Amino acid sequence: MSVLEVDALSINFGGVQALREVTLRAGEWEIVGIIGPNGAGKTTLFNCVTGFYSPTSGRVRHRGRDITAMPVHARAALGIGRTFQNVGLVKNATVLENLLTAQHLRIGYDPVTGMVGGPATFVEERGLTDRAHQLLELSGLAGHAHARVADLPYGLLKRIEIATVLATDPDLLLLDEPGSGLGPEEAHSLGDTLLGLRKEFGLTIVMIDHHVPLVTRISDYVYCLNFGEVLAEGRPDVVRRHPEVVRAYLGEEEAAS
Ligand SMILES: Nc1ncnc2c1ncn2[C@@H]1O[C@H](COP(=O)(O)OP(=O)(O)OP(=O)(O)O)[C@@H](O)[C@H]1O
Repeated sequence: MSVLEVDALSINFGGVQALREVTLRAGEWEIVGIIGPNGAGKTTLFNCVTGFYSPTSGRVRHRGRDITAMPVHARAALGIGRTFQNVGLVKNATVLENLLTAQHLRIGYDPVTGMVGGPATFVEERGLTDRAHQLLELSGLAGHAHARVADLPYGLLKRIEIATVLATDPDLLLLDEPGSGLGPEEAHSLGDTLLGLRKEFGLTIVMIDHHVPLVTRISDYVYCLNFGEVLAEGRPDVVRRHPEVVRAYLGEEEAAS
């Protein structure tokens, strides 16, 4: 069974058809890349999957369950985690505080007793802190736990955001341009981190990015959107060299790189 299934999804904004009959699958442990020109509908697709937008037609399923009409918070509770194009962190707090806040929001925190979780699942605060440190380590952020987010370079913020979403324990991670603003080495290293996180947590990752070498290297399967439609899909190297993808998006040079 697929972790995420999007079936014939369409959405209109006034006269603009942002998505037209888009069908996409992401299986257990898979990394699925989404590429395509600006305005192709990539972020709109994430907004439909996470419940920020209601599609005009089509269905969204998580592990076989139809979630098309489910509110945003309920989808998050099911295990759909997401990062945004613009980093959404509490800049004045430390990296660790950002992660702990996300954990508390996920499982409930009683400020009087200092306990988290429901009565049957009380977990010591210590356990959460240990887990947060483990996530920081696996996200390539060891040593930055007590740094204020505002004092850290942009290249690390994307990683902190990913670690913060992982603190909510998702099984499906939607990443909106994690490689944007990163140089080739930083993007390569982020790719290694994502492969490691997938292996450690058995995650399914769907990743939008314009950083084609990153997408091609770590994705199992790639979709290219253009004007709200799936222009091409398949193995990364096949999609990268697809004549329509080269024409509409990549150009000869990038396709060959
Ligand atoms: N809330 C909205 N209201 C009106 N139009 C919208 C809305 N959200 C998206 N659109 C339109 O839908 C189309 C797809 O936008 P979207 O942001 O999904 O593209 P994208 O592929 O993510 O682009 P980029 O790579 O630049 O982030 C665009 O024409 C955009 O203007």
